[in-house]
Amino acid sequence: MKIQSIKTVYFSATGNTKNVVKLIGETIARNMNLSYKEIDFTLPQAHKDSYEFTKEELVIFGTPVYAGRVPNKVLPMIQGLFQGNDAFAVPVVTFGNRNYDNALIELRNELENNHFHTIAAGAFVAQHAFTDQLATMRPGKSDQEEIRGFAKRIVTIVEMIQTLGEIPKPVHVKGIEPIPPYYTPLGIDGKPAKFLKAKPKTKSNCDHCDLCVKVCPMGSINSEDPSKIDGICIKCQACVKKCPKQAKYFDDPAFLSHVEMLKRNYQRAAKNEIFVSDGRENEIQ
Ligand SMILES: Cc1cc2nc3c(=O)[nH]c(=O)nc-3n(C[C@H](O)[C@H](O)[C@H](O)COP(=O)(O)O)c2cc1C
Repeated sequence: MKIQSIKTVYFSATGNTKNVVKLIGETIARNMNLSYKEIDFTLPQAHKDSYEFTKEELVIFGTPVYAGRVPNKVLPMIQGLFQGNDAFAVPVVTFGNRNYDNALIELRNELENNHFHTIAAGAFVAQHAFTDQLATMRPGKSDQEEIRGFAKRIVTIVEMIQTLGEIPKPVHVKGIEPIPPYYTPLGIDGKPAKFLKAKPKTKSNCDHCDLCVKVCPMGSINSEDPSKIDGICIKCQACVKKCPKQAKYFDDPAFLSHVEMLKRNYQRAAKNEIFVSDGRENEIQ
Protein backbone atom coordinates (compact mmCIF):
# COMPACT_ATOMS: atom_id res chain seq x y z
CA MET A 1 0.00 0.00 0.00
CA LYS A 2 1.28 3.42 -0.97
CA ILE A 3 -0.28 6.80 -0.25
CA GLN A 4 -0.39 8.83 -3.47
CA SER A 5 -2.29 11.95 -2.43
CA ILE A 6 -3.42 14.02 0.54
CA LYS A 7 -6.93 15.43 0.87
CA THR A 8 -8.43 17.71 3.47
CA VAL A 9 -12.17 17.53 4.07
CA TYR A 10 -13.83 20.03 6.36
CA PHE A 11 -16.96 21.73 7.61
CA SER A 12 -15.88 25.14 8.83
CA ALA A 13 -18.42 27.92 9.32
CA THR A 14 -15.99 30.55 10.62
CA GLY A 15 -12.71 29.23 9.18
CA ASN A 16 -10.86 27.79 12.20
CA THR A 17 -11.22 24.15 11.23
CA LYS A 18 -10.31 24.93 7.63
CA ASN A 19 -7.10 26.66 8.73
CA VAL A 20 -6.05 23.82 11.02
CA VAL A 21 -6.68 20.94 8.59
CA LYS A 22 -5.07 22.91 5.75
CA LEU A 23 -1.91 23.39 7.79
CA ILE A 24 -1.82 19.67 8.58
CA GLY A 25 -2.59 18.60 4.99
CA GLU A 26 -0.18 20.98 3.32
CA THR A 27 2.64 20.10 5.73
CA ILE A 28 2.19 16.38 5.08
CA ALA A 29 1.94 16.87 1.30
CA ARG A 30 5.10 19.00 1.26
CA ASN A 31 7.05 16.55 3.42
CA MET A 32 5.98 13.54 1.37
CA ASN A 33 6.08 15.34 -1.98
CA LEU A 34 2.48 14.41 -2.75
CA SER A 35 -0.44 16.21 -4.38
CA TYR A 36 -2.92 18.02 -2.15
CA LYS A 37 -6.65 18.79 -2.58
CA GLU A 38 -9.40 20.33 -0.42
CA ILE A 39 -13.05 19.36 -0.09
CA ASP A 40 -15.06 22.01 1.74
CA PHE A 41 -18.53 20.72 2.62
CA THR A 42 -19.64 23.75 4.65
CA LEU A 43 -22.14 25.25 2.21
CA PRO A 44 -25.49 23.80 1.08
CA GLN A 45 -24.46 23.11 -2.52
CA ALA A 46 -21.72 20.76 -1.23
CA HIS A 47 -24.33 18.79 0.74
CA LYS A 48 -25.84 17.51 -2.51
CA ASP A 49 -22.64 15.77 -3.64
CA SER A 50 -21.17 12.53 -2.41
CA TYR A 51 -17.48 11.84 -1.98
CA GLU A 52 -15.56 8.62 -2.59
CA PHE A 53 -11.96 7.99 -1.59
CA THR A 54 -9.42 5.28 -2.35
CA LYS A 55 -6.86 3.30 -0.37
CA GLU A 56 -4.11 5.42 -1.94
CA GLU A 57 -5.39 8.54 -0.16
CA LEU A 58 -4.81 10.07 3.24
CA VAL A 59 -7.72 12.27 4.33
CA ILE A 60 -7.47 14.92 7.06
CA PHE A 61 -11.10 15.27 8.13
CA GLY A 62 -12.12 18.24 10.26
CA THR A 63 -15.19 19.56 12.05
CA PRO A 64 -15.70 22.09 14.81
CA VAL A 65 -16.94 21.02 18.26
CA TYR A 66 -20.50 22.13 19.03
CA ALA A 67 -21.85 21.28 22.51
CA GLY A 68 -19.03 18.79 23.08
CA ARG A 69 -19.72 16.74 19.98
CA VAL A 70 -19.71 16.77 16.19
CA PRO A 71 -22.34 19.44 15.32
CA ASN A 72 -25.68 17.62 15.20
CA LYS A 73 -26.60 18.98 11.76
CA VAL A 74 -23.18 17.97 10.39
CA LEU A 75 -23.34 14.40 11.70
CA PRO A 76 -25.85 13.16 9.06
CA MET A 77 -23.68 14.75 6.34
CA ILE A 78 -20.65 12.81 7.56
CA GLN A 79 -22.72 9.64 7.76
CA GLY A 80 -24.31 10.04 4.33
CA LEU A 81 -21.87 11.80 2.00
CA PHE A 82 -18.47 10.17 2.53
CA GLN A 83 -17.23 6.69 1.60
CA GLY A 84 -13.69 5.85 2.70
CA ASN A 85 -13.16 2.70 0.60
CA ASP A 86 -10.15 1.87 2.83
CA ALA A 87 -8.59 5.36 2.66
CA PHE A 88 -6.48 6.38 5.66
CA ALA A 89 -7.85 9.23 7.74
CA VAL A 90 -6.99 11.65 10.51
CA PRO A 91 -10.01 12.98 12.42
CA VAL A 92 -9.47 16.57 13.60
CA VAL A 93 -11.70 18.80 15.71
CA THR A 94 -11.30 22.43 16.73
CA PHE A 95 -12.81 23.77 19.95
CA GLY A 96 -13.14 27.15 21.62
CA ASN A 97 -11.24 26.66 24.88
CA ARG A 98 -14.01 25.00 26.90
CA ASN A 99 -13.65 21.30 25.99
CA TYR A 100 -13.94 18.95 23.04
CA ASP A 101 -15.61 16.35 25.28
CA ASN A 102 -16.68 13.48 22.97
CA ALA A 103 -16.40 15.14 19.57
CA LEU A 104 -13.15 13.46 18.54
CA ILE A 105 -14.22 9.94 19.47
CA GLU A 106 -17.54 10.53 17.70
CA LEU A 107 -15.79 11.71 14.53
CA ARG A 108 -13.33 8.80 14.68
CA ASN A 109 -16.19 6.30 15.01
CA GLU A 110 -18.12 7.82 12.12
CA LEU A 111 -15.07 7.71 9.86
CA GLU A 112 -14.35 4.09 10.78
CA ASN A 113 -18.05 3.28 10.08
CA ASN A 114 -17.61 4.83 6.63
CA HIS A 115 -14.64 2.53 5.89
CA PHE A 116 -11.81 4.92 6.61
CA HIS A 117 -8.83 3.66 8.64
CA THR A 118 -7.97 6.27 11.29
CA ILE A 119 -4.24 6.47 12.02
CA ALA A 120 -3.94 9.64 14.13
CA ALA A 121 -6.28 12.28 15.57
CA GLY A 122 -6.11 15.75 17.05
CA ALA A 123 -8.18 18.28 18.97
CA PHE A 124 -6.94 21.85 18.55
CA VAL A 125 -7.88 25.02 20.38
CA ALA A 126 -9.20 27.85 18.22
CA GLN A 127 -10.84 31.19 18.98
CA HIS A 128 -14.41 30.62 20.11
CA ALA A 129 -16.97 31.50 17.44
CA PHE A 130 -19.18 33.13 20.12
CA THR A 131 -16.61 35.66 21.38
CA ASP A 132 -13.10 36.92 20.62
CA GLN A 133 -12.41 36.77 24.37
CA LEU A 134 -11.97 32.99 24.49
CA ALA A 135 -8.85 31.43 22.95
CA THR A 136 -8.18 34.84 21.44
CA MET A 137 -6.27 34.60 18.14
CA ARG A 138 -5.60 30.88 18.58
CA PRO A 139 -4.16 28.92 16.94
CA GLY A 140 -1.20 31.25 17.52
CA LYS A 141 2.45 30.74 16.59
CA SER A 142 3.18 28.01 19.14
CA ASP A 143 -0.08 26.20 18.29
CA GLN A 144 0.95 26.27 14.63
CA GLU A 145 4.30 24.74 15.59
CA GLU A 146 2.44 21.97 17.43
CA ILE A 147 0.16 21.43 14.44
CA ARG A 148 3.16 21.17 12.08
CA GLY A 149 4.81 18.77 14.55
CA PHE A 150 1.65 16.66 14.51
CA ALA A 151 1.71 16.60 10.69
CA LYS A 152 5.31 15.34 10.78
CA ARG A 153 4.31 12.60 13.23
CA ILE A 154 1.65 11.55 10.72
CA VAL A 155 4.30 11.34 7.97
CA THR A 156 6.29 8.92 10.17
CA ILE A 157 3.17 6.83 10.84
CA VAL A 158 2.35 6.64 7.12
CA GLU A 159 5.91 5.54 6.34
CA MET A 160 5.68 2.89 9.06
CA ILE A 161 2.34 1.60 7.74
CA GLN A 162 3.74 1.46 4.20
CA THR A 163 6.77 -0.50 5.37
CA LEU A 164 4.82 -2.98 7.48
CA GLY A 165 1.95 -3.26 4.98
CA GLU A 166 -0.57 -3.70 7.81
CA ILE A 167 -3.68 -1.66 8.54
CA PRO A 168 -3.43 -0.48 12.15
CA LYS A 169 -6.28 -0.58 14.69
CA PRO A 170 -8.49 2.53 14.87
CA VAL A 171 -6.57 5.31 16.61
CA HIS A 172 -7.20 5.48 20.34
CA VAL A 173 -8.65 8.86 21.35
CA LYS A 174 -10.04 10.43 24.51
CA GLY A 175 -13.79 10.19 24.99
CA ILE A 176 -16.67 8.14 26.34
CA GLU A 177 -18.52 5.30 24.61
CA PRO A 178 -21.37 4.98 24.00
CA ILE A 179 -21.28 8.68 23.13
CA PRO A 180 -23.12 10.61 25.87
CA PRO A 181 -25.67 13.38 25.16
CA TYR A 182 -24.59 16.86 24.04
CA TYR A 183 -23.11 19.25 26.60
CA THR A 184 -25.85 21.44 28.10
CA PRO A 185 -24.90 25.11 27.77
CA LEU A 186 -25.21 26.94 31.09
CA GLY A 187 -25.93 30.57 31.88
CA ILE A 188 -24.22 32.81 34.44
CA ASP A 189 -26.67 31.52 37.07
CA GLY A 190 -25.34 27.95 36.47
CA LYS A 191 -28.70 26.83 35.08
CA PRO A 192 -29.26 25.47 31.53
CA ALA A 193 -29.31 28.30 28.99
CA LYS A 194 -31.97 27.46 26.43
CA PHE A 195 -31.22 29.22 23.16
CA LEU A 196 -31.96 26.52 20.61
CA LYS A 197 -34.46 28.78 18.87
CA ALA A 198 -32.25 31.92 18.89
CA LYS A 199 -31.64 33.48 15.47
CA PRO A 200 -29.48 36.40 14.36
CA LYS A 201 -31.01 39.86 14.21
CA THR A 202 -30.17 42.44 11.55
CA LYS A 203 -29.28 46.11 12.12
CA SER A 204 -30.64 48.88 9.90
CA ASN A 205 -27.20 49.43 8.30
CA CYS A 206 -27.61 46.15 6.35
CA ASP A 207 -27.19 47.08 2.68
CA HIS A 208 -28.54 43.78 1.33
CA CYS A 209 -25.20 42.68 -0.12
CA ASP A 210 -26.41 39.08 0.42
CA LEU A 211 -23.08 37.81 1.69
CA CYS A 212 -24.83 36.37 4.77
CA VAL A 213 -27.21 34.49 2.45
CA LYS A 214 -24.21 32.94 0.67
CA VAL A 215 -22.22 31.96 3.80
CA CYS A 216 -25.03 30.37 5.83
CA PRO A 217 -24.25 26.62 5.96
CA MET A 218 -27.94 25.85 6.41
CA GLY A 219 -29.09 28.12 3.55
CA SER A 220 -31.51 29.64 6.04
CA ILE A 221 -31.24 33.38 5.29
CA ASN A 222 -33.90 34.78 2.97
CA SER A 223 -32.32 36.22 -0.19
CA GLU A 224 -35.16 38.72 -0.76
CA ASP A 225 -34.99 39.95 2.82
CA PRO A 226 -31.81 38.91 4.70
CA SER A 227 -33.33 39.97 8.02
CA LYS A 228 -35.64 36.94 7.71
CA ILE A 229 -34.29 33.57 8.84
CA ASP A 230 -36.48 31.01 7.15
CA GLY A 231 -34.77 27.80 8.20
CA ILE A 232 -32.66 26.28 10.96
CA CYS A 233 -30.01 28.39 12.69
CA ILE A 234 -27.09 26.40 14.13
CA LYS A 235 -25.59 29.49 15.82
CA CYS A 236 -22.37 28.96 13.84
CA GLN A 237 -21.76 32.77 13.63
CA ALA A 238 -20.78 32.72 9.94
CA CYS A 239 -23.23 35.55 9.14
CA VAL A 240 -22.15 37.57 12.20
CA LYS A 241 -18.43 37.24 11.49
CA LYS A 242 -18.53 37.66 7.72
CA CYS A 243 -20.93 40.61 7.43
CA PRO A 244 -18.86 43.55 6.10
CA LYS A 245 -21.22 45.99 7.87
CA GLN A 246 -21.31 44.09 11.21
CA ALA A 247 -25.07 44.18 10.80
CA LYS A 248 -25.83 40.71 12.16
CA TYR A 249 -25.94 40.02 15.90
CA PHE A 250 -27.52 37.81 18.56
CA ASP A 251 -29.49 39.42 21.40
CA ASP A 252 -31.13 36.31 22.84
CA PRO A 253 -30.69 36.69 26.65
CA ALA A 254 -30.02 32.97 27.24
CA PHE A 255 -27.39 32.92 24.48
CA LEU A 256 -25.67 36.05 25.85
CA SER A 257 -25.76 34.61 29.37
CA HIS A 258 -24.04 31.43 28.12
CA VAL A 259 -21.32 33.46 26.39
CA GLU A 260 -20.82 35.45 29.60
CA MET A 261 -20.53 32.20 31.60
CA LEU A 262 -17.93 30.87 29.15
CA LYS A 263 -15.91 34.11 29.43
CA ARG A 264 -15.98 33.93 33.23
CA ASN A 265 -15.16 30.24 33.64
CA TYR A 266 -12.98 29.19 30.69
CA GLN A 267 -10.14 31.68 30.58
CA ARG A 268 -7.36 29.13 31.29
CA ALA A 269 -5.49 28.20 28.11
CA ALA A 270 -6.77 24.79 27.00
CA LYS A 271 -4.21 22.42 25.46
CA ASN A 272 -4.09 20.90 22.04
CA GLU A 273 -4.23 17.11 22.25
CA ILE A 274 -2.98 14.62 19.70
CA PHE A 275 -3.28 10.86 19.41
CA VAL A 276 -1.39 8.46 17.20
CA SER A 277 -2.16 4.93 16.22
CA ASP A 278 0.22 2.92 18.37
CA GLY A 279 -2.65 2.34 20.78
CA ARG A 280 -1.28 4.81 23.32
CA GLU A 281 -2.42 8.30 24.11
CA ASN A 282 -0.01 11.08 23.22
CA GLU A 283 -0.95 14.46 24.54
CA ILE A 284 1.15 17.50 23.79
CA GLN A 285 2.28 18.98 27.10
C1 LIG B 1 -22.91 26.36 18.27
C2 LIG B 1 -21.51 26.29 18.81
C3 LIG B 1 -21.21 25.43 19.87
C4 LIG B 1 -19.90 25.35 20.37
N1 LIG B 1 -19.62 24.46 21.38
C5 LIG B 1 -18.36 24.37 21.87
C6 LIG B 1 -18.03 23.46 22.91
O1 LIG B 1 -18.83 22.64 23.34
N2 LIG B 1 -16.76 23.48 23.40
C7 LIG B 1 -15.81 24.36 22.95
O2 LIG B 1 -14.72 24.38 23.50
N3 LIG B 1 -16.07 25.19 21.90
C8 LIG B 1 -17.32 25.21 21.35
N4 LIG B 1 -17.59 26.05 20.32
C9 LIG B 1 -16.49 26.79 19.67
C10 LIG B 1 -16.08 26.15 18.35
O3 LIG B 1 -15.82 24.78 18.52
C11 LIG B 1 -14.83 26.82 17.77
O4 LIG B 1 -15.03 28.20 17.68
C12 LIG B 1 -14.48 26.22 16.42
O5 LIG B 1 -13.11 26.44 16.18
C13 LIG B 1 -15.29 26.79 15.27
O6 LIG B 1 -14.86 26.21 14.07
P1 LIG B 1 -15.03 26.88 12.63
O7 LIG B 1 -14.36 28.23 12.68
O8 LIG B 1 -14.35 25.94 11.71
O9 LIG B 1 -16.50 27.01 12.37
C14 LIG B 1 -18.88 26.15 19.80
C15 LIG B 1 -19.20 27.02 18.75
C16 LIG B 1 -20.48 27.08 18.25
C17 LIG B 1 -20.75 27.99 17.08
